[in-house]
Amino acid sequence: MTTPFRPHTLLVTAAILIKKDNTVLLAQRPEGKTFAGLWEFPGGKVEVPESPEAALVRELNEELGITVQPEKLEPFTFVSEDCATFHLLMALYLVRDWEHDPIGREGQTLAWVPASELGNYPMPKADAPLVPRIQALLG
Ligand SMILES: Nc1nc2c([nH]c(=O)n2[C@@H]2O[C@H](COP(=O)(O)OP(=O)(O)OP(=O)(O)O)[C@@H](O)[C@H]2O)c(=O)[nH]1
Repeated sequence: MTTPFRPHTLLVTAAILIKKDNTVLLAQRPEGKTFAGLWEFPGGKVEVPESPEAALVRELNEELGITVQPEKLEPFTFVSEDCATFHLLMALYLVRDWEHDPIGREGQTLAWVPASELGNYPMPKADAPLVPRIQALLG
């Protein structure tokens, strides 16, 4: 039997920020939010009438205080996951070039993580397939 799609598909964009030493940025969801304590890739919901790229540029500035030029967002992959009350469609972009040092502007703890250690950080279920893909990319 196939899993029925939820009536509401939530479009989310997120960034895999890669530093020159090949570590990747994870942000820990703060207390009070859904999935508090889990580690995720920074990003968020695409709002009408934003493009996915505009939404990600906005979210990265709001959450981390960094400035990213839209043309520096490199499409990587997506995840499609049936969640409890919605269906998540999350577009992932690689980002290697930004201005300012990322800080957790919304109370998130940040961690720069080598690809080989991503599996040590508990993540939302939807993110599980991303770990081997990032490890294949970064070695
Ligand atoms: N940014 C981000 N969101 C993710 C990831 N994995 C994942 O399942 N999500 C889900 O995608 C949605 C992202 O929305 P959001 O980050 O803007 O959510 P929010 O904090 O504004 O609102 P919320 O408190 O309702 O979750 C959430 O349901 C979040 O749990 C991820 O790696 N990065």
